[in-house]
Amino acid sequence: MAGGIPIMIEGLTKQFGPVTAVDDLSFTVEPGRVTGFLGPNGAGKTTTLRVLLGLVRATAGTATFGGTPYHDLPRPLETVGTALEATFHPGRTARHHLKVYATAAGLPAARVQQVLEMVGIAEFADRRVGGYSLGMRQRLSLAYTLIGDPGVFVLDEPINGLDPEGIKWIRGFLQALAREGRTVLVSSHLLSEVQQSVDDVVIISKGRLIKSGTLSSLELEAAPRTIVDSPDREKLSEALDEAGLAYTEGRGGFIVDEHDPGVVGRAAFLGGVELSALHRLKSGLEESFLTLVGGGEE
Ligand SMILES: Nc1ncnc2c1ncn2[C@@H]1O[C@H](COP(=O)(O)OP(=O)(O)OP(=O)(O)O)[C@@H](O)[C@H]1O
Repeated sequence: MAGGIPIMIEGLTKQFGPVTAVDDLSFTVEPGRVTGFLGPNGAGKTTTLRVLLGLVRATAGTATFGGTPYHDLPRPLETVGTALEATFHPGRTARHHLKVYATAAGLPAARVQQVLEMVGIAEFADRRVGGYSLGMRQRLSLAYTLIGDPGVFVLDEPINGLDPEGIKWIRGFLQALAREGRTVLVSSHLLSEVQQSVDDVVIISKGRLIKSGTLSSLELEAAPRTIVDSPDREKLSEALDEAGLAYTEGRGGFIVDEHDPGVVGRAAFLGGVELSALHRLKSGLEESFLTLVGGGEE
C-alpha cells in the first residue's frame, strides 16, 4: 500500500459559464480517518471530486494529494482509489471489467480475485453486470478502487443504494481502511447516511465551505437550540449580540445557543426586529446539518 497522504483543497473555484459550482473552497482530508464530504444535491461535491481527479480543470485554486495534482502522480492507480467515472457494460461480467482494468494499470491478474473477495461479490463475479442490484454495483465500484491497493480513497456516494446489511458491511470496511492509515473521503448528501462511518466531516453548500471538523464537534453543537430568522438578518444579528446570545449563521437562519425560543423571541422584540422563523432546533445531527445547508433545498 502506498502511504495515506492528505487530500488538500486550497482556494478551489470552478465555474461552468455563469454557474459557480465551487466557490473558493479550502479543506484538508487527513490520513487515518474517514471523512464525510457532505452537502445537498448540487452543492458542488462531485465537481470538487472531479477537479481533484483531474477530470475537469479548476478555474482557480488547487486540489492535490499532498501537494501533487492527480495527473502528476507517478502511479495514480496505486495512490488513489476511485470509481468516479467508472461505467459498467451490462453484458460483461464483474470479473471481465476488473481484468481489463487491472491489465490497463499493469497490475497482476491475481489481484482481481482478491478484490472480488474483499468486497464480497466473488460468487457473482461471472454473472453479467446488467443483472446486478444497485448494492452489487456499489461493491463492484469499490472493487475498482481497491485494485491498486492505494493509500487514498475518493468515493462518491458509496452508501447510496445499499441494503441495511450492505451499509453495516461498508461501515466496517471504510473504518478498516482508515485504521490501516489510509485517507478515506466519502461523499454523501445525507449526514445520517454516513454518521456512523465517519470520523470527520466537511460540509459544503452552494460551493462554499460551511463547516469542517470532527464528527464529535458537530455532535456537541447539536444540543437543543433555537432557529431564528428575519427578513432583516443584519438587524437580527444586532439584537442577538445585544442580548448576549451566541449564534451561527446558516442558510436556514441563525442557530442560537439557547434552548428556549422565548428568550430569543424576546431579544428580537427588544431589538424591534421582524421575524420570519422562530422555533426550537430538535436535538439531532441531521437537523443541525439541514439548518447549516439550508433545509437541503437547492
Ligand atoms: N458540466 C457542468 N456544466 C454546467 N454546470 C454544471 C456542470 N457540472 C455541474 N454543474 C453545476 O454545478 C453545481 C454543482 O454540481 P455538483 O454535481 O458538483 O453538485 P453535487 O454536490 O455533487 O450534487 P449531486 O449530489 O446532485 O451530484 C450545480 O449547480 C450543477 O448544475
